[in-house]
Amino acid sequence: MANSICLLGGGAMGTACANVLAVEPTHDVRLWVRNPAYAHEIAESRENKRLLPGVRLADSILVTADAEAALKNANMVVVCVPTRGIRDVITTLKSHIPSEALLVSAVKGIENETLIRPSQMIQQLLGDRPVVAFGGPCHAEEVACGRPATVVAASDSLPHAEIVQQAFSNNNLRVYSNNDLLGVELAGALKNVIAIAAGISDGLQFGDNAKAALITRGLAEMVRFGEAMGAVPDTFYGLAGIGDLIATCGSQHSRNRRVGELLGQGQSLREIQDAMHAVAEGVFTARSIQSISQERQLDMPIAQEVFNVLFENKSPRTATIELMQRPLKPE
Ligand SMILES: NC(=O)c1ccc[n+]([C@@H]2O[C@H](COP(=O)([O-])OP(=O)(O)OC[C@H]3O[C@@H](n4cnc5c(N)ncnc54)[C@H](O)[C@@H]3O)[C@@H](O)[C@H]2O)c1
Ligand SMILES: O=P(O)(O)OC[C@H](O)CO
Repeated sequence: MANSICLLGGGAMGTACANVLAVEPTHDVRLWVRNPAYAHEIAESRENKRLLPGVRLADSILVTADAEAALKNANMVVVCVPTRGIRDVITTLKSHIPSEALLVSAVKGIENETLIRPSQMIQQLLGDRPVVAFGGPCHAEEVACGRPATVVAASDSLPHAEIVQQAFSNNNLRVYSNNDLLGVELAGALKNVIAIAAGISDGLQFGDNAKAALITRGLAEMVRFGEAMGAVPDTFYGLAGIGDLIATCGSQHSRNRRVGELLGQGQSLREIQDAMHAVAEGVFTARSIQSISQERQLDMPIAQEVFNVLFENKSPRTATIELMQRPLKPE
């Protein structure tokens, strides 16, 4: 079925989603980019040189900073900006977003100030409409050029998740539907924090055993956190949980893993962020997870040590030793 789909955000994810959708020729795909000069550059060169270099954008995609042109008659609007940008972007575009459009989030984070999830922010800003959130292993660099991937589309309203599932599925992308929106969004946010820990381990050259330990015990933390918040534990054993955790902790593409790797190699967070164009959501999410864990007295040792390294000036080696020296317990 033909859809008119607007992707909000000229970053790696917005650009990659546009290319994924353009495979299905009946979709009318628009990419809204905040900065007019940059929108023009992408539209002319057919490449997002800053955030997704080396990927040619399909000719059929309209790239524009003109909100009216991007959103006119759109029946699906996909939010692809970082958590910290959602309020700004939606507030700016609100009057152009059609009231009937299905709202979709590709965002993986938890807002620092309110501790709410992207779908909740979108609903706060646009009213109580169904929101569908993507989760699962989906590096923009790979899906943008048609390498096979599987993701989940989750919503409290399964029929809406299924609409997005149909629209995005093609020979290269297989989309599963899911009705645990809470679990899928929490899994996507949490895995970024664990990926920073995995990167720290890489930076310290700890090897494969340490990485496997972080993935496995990180997953245990994610499940513990999710259950406490009311999510379905099984969600964390699916694509949005273990699937994305494996991809992000192991990938050379991952910005979160890379931040951790550079921390492990001795750089400061300030140095890393100053040199990085792209957003590593886990840096911000680590704060939100820490606040929620403290409030609910949840035991999140890996996430806590990531927070300590990021914001409390703790050295990665000391954080590792303190993780290892915790009281022994059954698995
Ligand atoms: N890159 C991926 O592989 C990938 C995959 C799945 C999900 N995601 C998620 O998608 C979201 C966007 O990630 P991305 O990879 O496209 O990021 P990115 O860093 O590549 O691009 C972010 C885009 O948002 C804009 N932006 C940044 N801060 C903003 C702000 N405060 N207000 C308004 N706009 C702002 C930037 O100008 C840029 O166009 C994140 O939540 C990320 O976790 C990314
Ligand atoms: O590059 P990262 O670390 O933001 O991860 C991107 C995606 O979330 C992987 O699924």
